[in-house]
Amino acid sequence: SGENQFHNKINKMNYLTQSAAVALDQELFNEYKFSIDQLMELAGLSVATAVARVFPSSTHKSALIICGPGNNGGDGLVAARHMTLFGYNVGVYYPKRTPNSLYQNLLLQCERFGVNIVETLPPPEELKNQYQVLVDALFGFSFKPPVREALKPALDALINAGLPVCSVDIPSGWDVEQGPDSEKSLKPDLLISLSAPKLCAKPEILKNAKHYLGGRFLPPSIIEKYKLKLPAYPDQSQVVEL
Ligand SMILES: NC(=O)C1=CN([C@@H]2O[C@H](COP(=O)(O)OP(=O)(O)OC[C@H]3O[C@@H](n4cnc5c(N)ncnc54)[C@H](O)[C@@H]3O)[C@@H](O)[C@H]2O)[C@@H](O)CC1
Ligand SMILES: [K+]
Repeated sequence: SGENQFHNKINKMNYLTQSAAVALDQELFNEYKFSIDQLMELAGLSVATAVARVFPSSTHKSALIICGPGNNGGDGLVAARHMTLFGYNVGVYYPKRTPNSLYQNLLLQCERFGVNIVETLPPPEELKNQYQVLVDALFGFSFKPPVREALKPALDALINAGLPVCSVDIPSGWDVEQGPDSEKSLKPDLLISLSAPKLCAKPEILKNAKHYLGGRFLPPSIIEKYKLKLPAYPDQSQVVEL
């Protein structure tokens, strides 16, 4: 039955610690000679794909993507561009910009694709009038709680807007291994784990959120080395629902 298939999938999965996620990432760059642009493009494409599966543009036309200073934010900038191609009206809020050409180029591409770069975050009630879905690309697997003051308003907007939230790789503000630390923590509606799920994505922590795996770029030898047990992607799909 469907129920059994669900449990088989979950039982087959395993989860990365924060240090294993960092080590795996470094190995892709140092040993396999991937460039960050390559992996970020595939990560961002899979984020856009999963969002469109769960919150299609036909019902969730306007999306705001909240981007942080690291690579998680970069995934958000890539997803923003793909989401315009998938038919969304896209806004990006990117309060803490990293001054290097990778991020500058991604932002310029967003502008050229018609993404609205939002300079000031509207209050929660206005957010709810302007958008139908939020994408949380604030912090990924390098986050260490607690959230520093400067990015608190961005996290609070995700928590308080009353809109569906799609988190990229890690629900922002969560400890990568332990998950949320209070009742007031972010509760995403969808998590897109990239390359492999981290410990905070275990079903008993994630609870009712939908969970997709994306970032279909791991070489088989890495899957073996890190003893990853991942579900098979269907056909040529960029994402698989867990
Ligand atoms: N190997 C993979 O699977 C890949 C991962 N990618 C993405 O890269 C992410 C990891 O990126 P990074 O290592 O750049 O780091 P993150 O994007 O997780 O965050 C690091 C940034 O957040 C800031 N930060 C950390 N703790 C903070 C706190 N308490 N308060 C305020 N700011 C804080 C840091 O100063 C840094 O600027 C992944 O989660 C994923 O989204 C993809 O882009 C490409 C491939
Ligand atoms: K995130």
